[in-house]
Amino acid sequence: MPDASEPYKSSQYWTSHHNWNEDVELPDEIKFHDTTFRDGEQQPGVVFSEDEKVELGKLYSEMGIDRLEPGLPLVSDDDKRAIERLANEGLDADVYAFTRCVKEDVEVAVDCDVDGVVMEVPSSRHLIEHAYDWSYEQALEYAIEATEYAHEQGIDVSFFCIDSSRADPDDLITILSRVKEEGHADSLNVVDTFGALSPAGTRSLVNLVSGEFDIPIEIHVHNDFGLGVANTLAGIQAGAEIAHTTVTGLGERSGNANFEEVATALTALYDYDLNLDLSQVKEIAEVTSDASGVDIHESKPVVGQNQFGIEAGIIAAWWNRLREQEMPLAMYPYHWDLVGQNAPRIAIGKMSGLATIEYWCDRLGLQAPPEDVQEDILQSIKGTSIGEKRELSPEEFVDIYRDTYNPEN
Ligand SMILES: CC(=O)SCCNC(=O)CCNC(=O)[C@H](O)C(C)(C)COP(=O)(O)OP(=O)(O)OC[C@H]1O[C@@H](n2cnc3c(N)ncnc32)[C@H](O)[C@@H]1OP(=O)(O)O
Ligand SMILES: O=C(O)CCC(=O)C(=O)O
Repeated sequence: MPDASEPYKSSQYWTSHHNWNEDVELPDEIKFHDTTFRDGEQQPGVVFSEDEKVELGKLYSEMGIDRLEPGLPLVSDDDKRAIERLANEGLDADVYAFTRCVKEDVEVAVDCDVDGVVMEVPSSRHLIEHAYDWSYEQALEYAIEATEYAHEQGIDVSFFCIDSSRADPDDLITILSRVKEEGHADSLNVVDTFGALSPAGTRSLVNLVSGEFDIPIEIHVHNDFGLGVANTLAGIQAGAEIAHTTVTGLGERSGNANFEEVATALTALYDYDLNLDLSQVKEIAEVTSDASGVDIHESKPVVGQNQFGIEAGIIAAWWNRLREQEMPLAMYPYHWDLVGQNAPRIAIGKMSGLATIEYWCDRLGLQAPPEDVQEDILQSIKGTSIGEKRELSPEEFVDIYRDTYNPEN
């Protein structure tokens, strides 16, 4: 447990004290709404099978994700079956279907036994008039009628205004208040469809909406400027209680806010106690990646395979000393166990130093050579790595060691 006077430091993380220089207020409870199987699946080429949605959905729920949005039932019979199966699994997570403001969509969602719907309507006039060929009044009418209809069917309505971030603020507030008064909304989504917000802009927009309405606010953002996670955190800091995320950050264009990163950041940057088993995130990201067919980049925060990798000799020397003194967090912001990652490893390559040789000799039970021989081994490692343009395997290290040094002589 962190010391209350140093909330940025615990056995699991050591982040910056500067994060605590300003008062950061976070909601009492933060929930995760997973949209991997809906918005994530909108990434071109990604297809989750019915069984994959069900199996992964169960894992997400077991890990502690609060809500699943497995799709729009009308997209395919497979999706409808997946939604229905998940809704009837008795999961801890609630199951919501995505719908348009269309009665038929709601009827099919109700048939699937979902707990609620995320019901979308465009809110910016440029989309309403040019992309949908509707009038603003028509959009209002569809939204009021369909949200009221869904409420009458006894399911929750999470009302979702597409392009909230670029809608005229008066138009946005008008849609939200007319729907709340004449239709129905259990919660309101602040939606950055085109990833067009900055963190400050996100705070301002969430403040605008939460200043007008006393119901839960959800934050749904895209990652077009690489700010999906930052904007989700900014929205939460402004009072949004439900974060829409996708596992591995799947989604259209540059994806949605990445679940693993938002959850780890809340935990390690703000000492926030999420009701989640973070130690499962690496494995869950990997099985999701396998099912989606989209690889996890090696440098991806939290779950990338290089998150705890070291090649540079100076850093390898830090690791050798800090490991011996059991001070790993002196050189990492969080412990690998927090997120189910592999322990640090020292790669062998162009950037290696003498500490790399010390580390590998120790690991492989090889006698440490005298310093001049170590220097020869190091130059041979560097030369091979430069020639091959890659890191070397432990077997190649042993070959170089044996070619260069014979402890019998
Ligand atoms: C942005 C979105 O609308 S949803 C998010 C993106 N996700 C998807 O598109 C999911 C994948 N899509 C699909 O499988 C298909 O496009 C379907 C099943 C959703 C629709 O099938 P399509 O054959 O493309 O539908 P089609 O083009 O005939 O009609 C869409 C109708 O929905 C209407 N519609 C679209 N969005 C909404 C909305 N939010 N509220 C009310 N009506 C809407 C359109 O105005 C159009 O109405 P019209 O037939 O009176 O012109
Ligand atoms: O338009 C879409 O893709 C669906 C809505 C959505 O997910 C969004 O607006 O971000």
